[in-house]
Amino acid sequence: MDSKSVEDMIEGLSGFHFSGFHMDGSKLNNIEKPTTTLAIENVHKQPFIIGVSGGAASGKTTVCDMIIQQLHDQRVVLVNQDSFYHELTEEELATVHEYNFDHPDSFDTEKLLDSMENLRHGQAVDIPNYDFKSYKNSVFPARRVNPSDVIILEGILIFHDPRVRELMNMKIFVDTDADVRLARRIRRDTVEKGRDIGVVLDQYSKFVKSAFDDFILPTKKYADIIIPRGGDNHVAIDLIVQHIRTKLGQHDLCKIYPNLYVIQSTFQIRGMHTLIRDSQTTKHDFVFYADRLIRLVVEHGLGHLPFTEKQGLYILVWISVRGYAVYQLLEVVRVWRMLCEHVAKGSRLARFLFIGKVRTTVSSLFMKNYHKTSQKGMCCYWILFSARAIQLSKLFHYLQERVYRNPTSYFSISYPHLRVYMWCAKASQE
Ligand SMILES: Nc1ncnc2c1ncn2[C@@H]1O[C@H](COP(=O)(O)OP(=O)(O)O)[C@@H](O)[C@H]1O
Ligand SMILES: Nc1ccn([C@@H]2O[C@H](COP(=O)(O)O)[C@@H](O)[C@H]2O)c(=O)n1
Repeated sequence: MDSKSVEDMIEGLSGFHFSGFHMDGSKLNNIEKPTTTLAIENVHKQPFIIGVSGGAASGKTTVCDMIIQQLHDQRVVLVNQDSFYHELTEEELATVHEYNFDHPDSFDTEKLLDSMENLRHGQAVDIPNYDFKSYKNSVFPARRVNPSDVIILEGILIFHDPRVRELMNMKIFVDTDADVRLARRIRRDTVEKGRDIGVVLDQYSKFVKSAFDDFILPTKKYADIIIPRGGDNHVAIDLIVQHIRTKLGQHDLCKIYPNLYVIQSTFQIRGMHTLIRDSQTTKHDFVFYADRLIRLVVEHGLGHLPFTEKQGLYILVWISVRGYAVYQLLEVVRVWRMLCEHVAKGSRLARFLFIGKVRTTVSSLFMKNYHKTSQKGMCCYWILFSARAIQLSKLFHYLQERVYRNPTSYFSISYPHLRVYMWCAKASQE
């Protein structure tokens, strides 16, 4: 249904002019309507890029491995910042214990950016395999990394350069206590890297500790998610994986249809989808849950309608109605027509601006739980009028006398430039 026919339908129902509900028809007509197959072919799939940072031995690799394990049905690749350490010169090699491997300049960030850009644009890259023993990245053959759905970039300083940060869709910081990190580092560097404990401790006090305070910790503020206790934090990892799955699900469709909004999947929504698909579900429950799902879609859609900010006096009329979605809409239109015909007529005002459905939680908040909005089939709508010169008393009187039998309360909220009058009222029909 195009914007014109929506307007026509409501105008036809009301016989009254309304000004706020304007969708720009020309804009709508100009929206590209891609044919699905063509669009899919032309759209390049952008990977979902996750950055995982934190101090050395904080558990970054462990967290990445756990995410990859849970996303086993997706194409996921891991890129380590370690792979982009600069090769040391002979001179630097001779005094390697004086080299600061925790300083941002020790990484070839240009090369890292280059590789990430290629991966992002669907090209395979060769990532060097850094050798911690020889301090070289040419000892082992490079690793071929193919473009994937998810790219995880892990390293102590991957949030340091803003250009690298900007590539990321999600930034995670693994936050582990300094003493735990040091203990793990000593074990790893002595056992796995065969280093002398004295050298490990020396490196830690000379470079690692201060670099953490000066360069790594300050990047924590860029993180979207901070995981305390690293790999031990199963709840955080489960939530991250759930979020990535949601984002991956939305990815393709949103790219094909730029004006498509996907409602976030919640346990409640998934539960209702399960119920309406279940052959054992009764007819009554099927209608009830299908109705609730439709309402969520309509409510979400209303939030995306174009609007213009206005200052002035507004009147917000709340209506609580019981019944299925179509009945509720008809009831709201009925109330609106009555208000337009009997209250607005004759005064210089009151142009209807918008009708919207209120989330039940918000409704019950405003309506002080007077109506049990969580009851089956019960929900709230609001109608907004602009009222430069409206006779408020006339409106409230009319509402009280004619529209509703049991008006409950009325109160107003004042902002510097906006006054909102709330009328909490209940439609009489059950
Ligand atoms: N939750 C944990 N409990 C015990 N040991 C851990 C835990 N997380 C990591 N480790 C160990 O600590 C060391 C560093 O972990 P790793 O995940 O490689 O950290 P990073 O990638 O931040 O350097 C590894 O030897 C690993 O086995
Ligand atoms: N040749 C090198 C290169 C780096 N390091 C240390 O590794 C740490 C970073 O690696 P993580 O896997 O722990 O993130 C960093 O603190 C460097 O000091 C090294 O010891 N030798």
